[in-house]
Amino acid sequence: MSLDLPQGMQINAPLHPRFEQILSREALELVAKLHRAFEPRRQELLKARVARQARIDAGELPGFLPETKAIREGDWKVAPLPKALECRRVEITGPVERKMIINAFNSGADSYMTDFEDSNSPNWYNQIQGQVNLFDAIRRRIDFTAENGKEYKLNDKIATLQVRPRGWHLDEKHVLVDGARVSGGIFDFALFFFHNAREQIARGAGPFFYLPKMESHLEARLWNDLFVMAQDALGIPQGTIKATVLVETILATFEMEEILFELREHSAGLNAGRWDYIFSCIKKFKKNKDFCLANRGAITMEVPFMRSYALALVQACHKRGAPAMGGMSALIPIKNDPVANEKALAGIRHDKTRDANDGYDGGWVAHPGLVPIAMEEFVKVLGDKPNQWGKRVEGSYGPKDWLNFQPEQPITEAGVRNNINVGIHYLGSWFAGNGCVPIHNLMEDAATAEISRSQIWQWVVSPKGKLDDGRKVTAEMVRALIPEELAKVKAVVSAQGEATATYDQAAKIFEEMSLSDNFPEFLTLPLYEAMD
Ligand SMILES: CC(=O)SCCNC(=O)CCNC(=O)[C@H](O)C(C)(C)COP(=O)(O)OP(=O)(O)OC[C@H]1O[C@@H](n2cnc3c(N)ncnc32)[C@H](O)[C@@H]1OP(=O)(O)O
Ligand SMILES: O=CC(=O)O
Ligand SMILES: [Mg+2]
Repeated sequence: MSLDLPQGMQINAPLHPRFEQILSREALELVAKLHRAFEPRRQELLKARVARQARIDAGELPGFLPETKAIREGDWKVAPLPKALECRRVEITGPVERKMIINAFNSGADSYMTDFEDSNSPNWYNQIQGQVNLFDAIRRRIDFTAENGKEYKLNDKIATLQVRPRGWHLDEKHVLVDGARVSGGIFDFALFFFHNAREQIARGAGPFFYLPKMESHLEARLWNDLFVMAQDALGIPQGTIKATVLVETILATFEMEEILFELREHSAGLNAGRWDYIFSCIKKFKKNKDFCLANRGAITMEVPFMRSYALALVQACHKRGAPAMGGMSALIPIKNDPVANEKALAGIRHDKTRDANDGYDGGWVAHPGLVPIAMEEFVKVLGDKPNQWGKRVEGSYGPKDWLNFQPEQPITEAGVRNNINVGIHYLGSWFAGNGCVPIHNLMEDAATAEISRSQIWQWVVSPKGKLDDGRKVTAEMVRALIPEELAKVKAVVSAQGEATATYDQAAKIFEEMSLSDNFPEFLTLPLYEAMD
């Protein structure tokens, strides 16, 4: 099997069955075209992130941009939404794995965000097989037979598909154009769009996307310009693509209206991506000696800096006629423990009730078993209306609220151990090809794992990183706890009948990442270099 590659392109990766169908000459031509047009700007924007981080490290605080005041004060709305995206009370998300894709489409959710990002381990096989799976699903040709003989196929009524490509920071290292790696996001988007956009339009829903981890409206402009070129390339009317932006970095909060404005012909609103958001707060202000967050479990949506961001997002969206989508609780159904399960489901209900009452038009769930509860809570508030754009959200929120990083306590030994344990467990699974795992009855993905490793880093470095019993969190303490937690992780993984081969390497990398002087910007950057 060999590929017919466009001029200047190299692919250094194995071809599994049907990969050549996804990696067709025409699809790769679109990848190359978008790469050549936009890669220099992606690189500039990534450099701008680094420069901004250096200024923040030196004490600069973010604020609203003076040069975009007219956008914030102007009278404009995003373009109307297509029918298929009007009602989004519950959105299920999950990695691009074949069985899960079928289950998610059939889950009863209004929409399904299929994920090449936080919940996906981006090895070559997962990325391209994910495209094969979506190709089949969109044409309603997907099926799957499990090892136990259970057969899976799509129901007549399925959720509306949205696709989350990788963020701007990630490369696709197996694909080079003119000697340079292509962007992971451009690669995922272009392959999906080339193969499926026309088919989706013919079927009345799509192409729709979710855009992750942006830090500025200029990054949103890059996506918008890319959409314009891609639509032209396929002869698809401008404005057909719709995309929801995850507001999951602290800096994006200062530019929410600008992000909607940049994408206004293509916008499907904003989503409060809480887990990357917490990670971003830690990352951006990690050198600020006044700032040190408490145990991960204490940073809920109810703490003031999270609550004020969540409410401001609803206000920004509704002012601009755009959906405000709630994020995801990490709670999942718990098997074999009815009491704990009831508690988890009550937690989900609480999360969705709060979001619905706050004015959100819908929200995310991690698991099909959570769809009915989330649906019930949004229907209670929405009734038969598709959205709550008419709802007035009281209050005025800004930098003082968003940068008030409390609580700072408790930090406990159990909290330190939990971060180490979760971090190692997640990294080991990621290397084994699974980007989303249940750990201690919670959903863990790349965003939640980032919180775990960055908290350890912060607690070691910050003078405020002290346990409730007075001990300072130190590198020595963390180094001593890592082998203990690694042993616990291996015991759990073995008990599940899974191999533990990847976990020693995971522990080593976790130690490097959480204790090195230089804070790696994303966990996934060095990890990706170490995977196939
Ligand atoms: C921070 C963020 O970015 S949030 C967005 C990214 N995160 C996600 O998308 C979460 C995705 N969720 C998942 O991967 C899983 O639900 C996990 C890992 C959290 C839990 O997995 P498990 O404990 O294995 O789930 P469990 O065994 O209860 O699954 C029961 C069934 O539901 C299915 N299922 C579970 N979650 C999902 C999902 N999100 N989509 C589709 N099917 C799912 C399973 O495949 C399984 O199907 P089967 O009975 O036909 O075999
Ligand atoms: O992508 C979502 C998040 O919470 O992070
Ligand atoms: Mg995220």
